[in-house]
Amino acid sequence: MSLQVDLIKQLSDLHPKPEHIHFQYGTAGFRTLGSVLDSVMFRVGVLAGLRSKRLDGKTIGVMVTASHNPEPDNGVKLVDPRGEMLENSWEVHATTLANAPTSEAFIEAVDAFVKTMRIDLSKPAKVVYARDTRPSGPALVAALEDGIKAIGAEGRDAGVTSTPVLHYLVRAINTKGTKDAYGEDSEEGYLEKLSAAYKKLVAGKAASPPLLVDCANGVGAQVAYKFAEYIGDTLQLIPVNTATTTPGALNNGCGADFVKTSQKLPPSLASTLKPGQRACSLDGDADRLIYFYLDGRGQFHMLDGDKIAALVAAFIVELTKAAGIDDQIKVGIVQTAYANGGSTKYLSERLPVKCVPTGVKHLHHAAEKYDVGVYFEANGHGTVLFSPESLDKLAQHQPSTPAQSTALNHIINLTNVINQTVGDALSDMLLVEVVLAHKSYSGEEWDSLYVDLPNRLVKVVVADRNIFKTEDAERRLVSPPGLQVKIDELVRRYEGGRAFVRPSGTEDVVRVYAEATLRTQADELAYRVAGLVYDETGGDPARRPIEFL
Ligand SMILES: CC(=O)N[C@H]1[C@@H](OP(=O)(O)O)O[C@H](CO)[C@@H](O)[C@@H]1O
Ligand SMILES: [Mg+2]
Repeated sequence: MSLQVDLIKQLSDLHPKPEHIHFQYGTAGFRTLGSVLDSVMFRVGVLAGLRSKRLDGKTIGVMVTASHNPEPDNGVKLVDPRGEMLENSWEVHATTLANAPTSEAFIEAVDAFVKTMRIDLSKPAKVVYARDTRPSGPALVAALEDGIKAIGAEGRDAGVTSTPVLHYLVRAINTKGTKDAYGEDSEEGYLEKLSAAYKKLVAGKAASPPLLVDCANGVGAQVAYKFAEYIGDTLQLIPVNTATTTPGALNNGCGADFVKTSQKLPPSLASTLKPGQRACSLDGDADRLIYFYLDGRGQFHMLDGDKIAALVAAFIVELTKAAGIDDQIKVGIVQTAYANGGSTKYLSERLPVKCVPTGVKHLHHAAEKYDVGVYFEANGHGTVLFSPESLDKLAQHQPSTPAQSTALNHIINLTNVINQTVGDALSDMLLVEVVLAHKSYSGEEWDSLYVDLPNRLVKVVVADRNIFKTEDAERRLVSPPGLQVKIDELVRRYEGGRAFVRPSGTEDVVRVYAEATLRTQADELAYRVAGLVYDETGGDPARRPIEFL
């Protein structure tokens, strides 16, 4: 069977590639202004169909979202059959296809690709897709649907839902009727699976105080409302920032990214959050989660991905001991360089900790190497993976006491409350609430596990971020030559100082991270390194940001 060239041509002509724009499939898929993504969407539809054919008709997922980015942005990423991110080697193919200048060039590129990858076009192809609440979403989905049609794939529209729900659906569809069946392949199936496991885990525990859930005015609001219904009285969820149709509201002054970067309470919660009460923020596609609370003096405290990892890992270790299976199932942690030094110290004194480059796919793959891999980016994106062997061991383990049996059941229920396909803000939220309920922890008690080092993240706009190359899981620069030595020199002057510089994979900037024992010192170090990077790489003195030192 060959390509339906006429059909592809006819549909592709409806979605011409804008001149002078180079698209790149990066850490978060394709991501840029929604207004220029039409051709990319069409071509991603074609590519998703090809990937499905290549994998014998397994269902591929496509998520249309720009996560925590501003509302005018949009983006698209592909999801592989087990619900994980697109295989690395296909990212360059996605980039090549997206940049073919004309329909003819696109068809030629597709043809060449089919031949080199030996894709059997007679195979069936299935694609399931969803979008977040962005206003540019419907038109982009229509372009995607044209692409799916052009390659002769069968499309399933999962509508407006969160990124983690789409990942769940992909896995559920592809495991349906097998021994690894992940759950019913619908949003209801997802809600039912997670909330049923949650209810079992907190049965008999004192009801937790109500939880404010800042939904970033995004798609998480919709899913949070549904969870509130499914879990009923066991935990009162109060969704806030739920204005999904108010223009400009998405991720604006709220959401997980706002809280993490500004280290502040979303202003809209200032009058609702009471001292001692805990709350959490999701990002625009509900795959990141940050907790926070106000202490007795009204002071804001943030509980980020590192704190979630520490809380959850300790709890799982405790349960494996209580179930008498700790000799067979070991827990490990995966972090990135952005993990707070306080967390790395605390965790590595207790468990194996691995540091990998930024981007969830790196964390996910490293976590797969542990029996139970707990991975979180500091920004709140993460999950827990149980290896297939560990799941078998849990299923076969014979507890010798009722206490062991209870602990074992708890672990098995945890495997169901956790969305193991990808970071999932609402699943992680239920997980955190389970641990807090079991430990009778308030936000303050959870926070006291270890003390965060003051830190600062700064963006530096440079002429060409591609000259920045790193090593040692992005903790050191190898290029531009000589810059790392100068950074080291600065870092040495600060007590508890640590700083690193890396090019962003999602924005045209270089990121500088610094921490130190004192707040003022962390800020000073960050702005000094930022100034150094700016000056050393040809930043225009007239436009040098005033905070740079
Ligand atoms: C410091 C930071 O938070 N970086 C984020 C951001 O990547 P950058 O490569 O730093 O732009 O977006 C990624 C995708 O969402 C996320 O994985 C990562 O953690
Ligand atoms: Mg996100």
